Amino acid sequence: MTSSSPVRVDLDGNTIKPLTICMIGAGGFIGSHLCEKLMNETNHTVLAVDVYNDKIKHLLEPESVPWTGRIQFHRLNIKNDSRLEGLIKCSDLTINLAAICTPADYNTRPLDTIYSNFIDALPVVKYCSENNKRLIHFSTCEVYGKTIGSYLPKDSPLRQDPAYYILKEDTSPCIFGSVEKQRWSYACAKQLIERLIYAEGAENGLEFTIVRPFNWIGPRMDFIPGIDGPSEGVPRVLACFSNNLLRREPLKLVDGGESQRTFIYIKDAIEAVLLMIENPARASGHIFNVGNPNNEVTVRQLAEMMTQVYSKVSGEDSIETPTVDVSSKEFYGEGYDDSDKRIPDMTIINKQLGWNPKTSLWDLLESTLTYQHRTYAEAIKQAIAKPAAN
Ligand SMILES: NC(=O)c1ccc[n+]([C@@H]2O[C@H](COP(=O)([O-])OP(=O)(O)OC[C@H]3O[C@@H](n4cnc5c(N)ncnc54)[C@H](O)[C@@H]3O)[C@@H](O)[C@H]2O)c1
Ligand SMILES: O=C(O)[C@H]1O[C@H](OP(=O)(O)OP(=O)(O)OC[C@H]2O[C@@H](n3ccc(=O)[nH]c3=O)[C@H](O)[C@@H]2O)[C@H](O)[C@@H](O)[C@@H]1O
Repeated sequence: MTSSSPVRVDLDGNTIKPLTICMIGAGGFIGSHLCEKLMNETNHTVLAVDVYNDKIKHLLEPESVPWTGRIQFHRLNIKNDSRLEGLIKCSDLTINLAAICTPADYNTRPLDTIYSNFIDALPVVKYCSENNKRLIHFSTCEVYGKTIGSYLPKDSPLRQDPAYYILKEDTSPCIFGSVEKQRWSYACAKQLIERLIYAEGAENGLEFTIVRPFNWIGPRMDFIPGIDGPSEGVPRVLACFSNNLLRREPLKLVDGGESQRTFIYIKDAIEAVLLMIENPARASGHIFNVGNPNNEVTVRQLAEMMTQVYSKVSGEDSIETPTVDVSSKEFYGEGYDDSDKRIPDMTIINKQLGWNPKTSLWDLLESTLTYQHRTYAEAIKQAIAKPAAN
């Protein structure tokens, strides 16, 4: 479908009216893909709010794009900008993506993490509630914390029982480590904002949807240290491993790389978000897991697969020692802790929106690492050749 597509209908066959969407955090990884989808395939208008716009610059070029006028960038920090309420008031729907969401920050900048994920989101919820505007809020699968199974003895057969590890929106508990384990500052702040939104729905009629993404990955995720982000910065695992592969360094496995994750291709996940946007009657009042339960690997397996895929897309042999073990204390510092396993239950999103992910882990890594190689390989070569800046 193209931007000129005449009639779009929702899952119940009703015509979809063009919406004005206030998207906060539109300049980030998920926001950039969502803006791209909305410009390419719908007639909705986006008021894109962020402090940065590098990842959506290609959508903002005046005159050269068919959707001119349907996307406006508003550079503002939601912490302290009175224009926010006006933007929410003149929109039909607000989508809040703004957050500090890299684990390296949770234990080293816990105050910023809690403020960003809880305090800064409060006015957004308040303005939506007071002005009767719909809100789609981005939470995280980290609100589940650790699985019940992780507390069972290592050899307990119950560990193999899905009842002890599958994560369900309406029944699973949220299990975090102690307060000293500051890793959980993010999950705890996200959980409290979820509870506040839920309560606004129950007591004041706020029309809301909460999204719990499970490791969405793809092009434009985070940054490559020393190229388009700080040299000492620690992004999420996809960018860490991409950076190692581009620089021909061993991939660092934290605490043995035993933790398990399910990875989903960003483009599959964005399909789910579009269904939520365009089917309010089916999405409102719900919390949705959005992930791919078929793409589970340990972090070690992820490292091995990325090494193989990168070799294929770059045409370079892998290095002799492709991985190295590091302790979490050394890599993330004091107060780090980890989720052991994250498999989303898909019952609710299937029932409400009929959505399913499509892309295998191999395929999504192939397209993502092709992008990483094309975007960064040359810049890395030049950076390595240049003597370090003074
Ligand atoms: N990528 C994932 O797999 C994933 C998983 C779980 C949860 N999430 C959640 O989804 C949301 C988006 O994640 P992402 O991966 O796109 O992250 P991202 O860091 O790429 O994007 C977040 C954007 O919000 C902006 N932002 C932050 N604070 C702001 C402020 N005060 N004012 C204005 N803009 C601000 C940032 O500049 C950034 O562009 C976050 O809430 C995150 O917690 C993402
Ligand atoms: O993406 C998600 O769904 C959520 O989970 C992520 O948390 P996590 O999966 O722990 O973060 P990653 O940086 O992607 O790390 C995944 C695993 O790889 C490990 N890792 C990371 C980087 C590295 O170089 N080596 C390594 O072994 C980590 O210790 C962790 O076990 C982030 O908290 C959020 O972006 C988000 O809310």
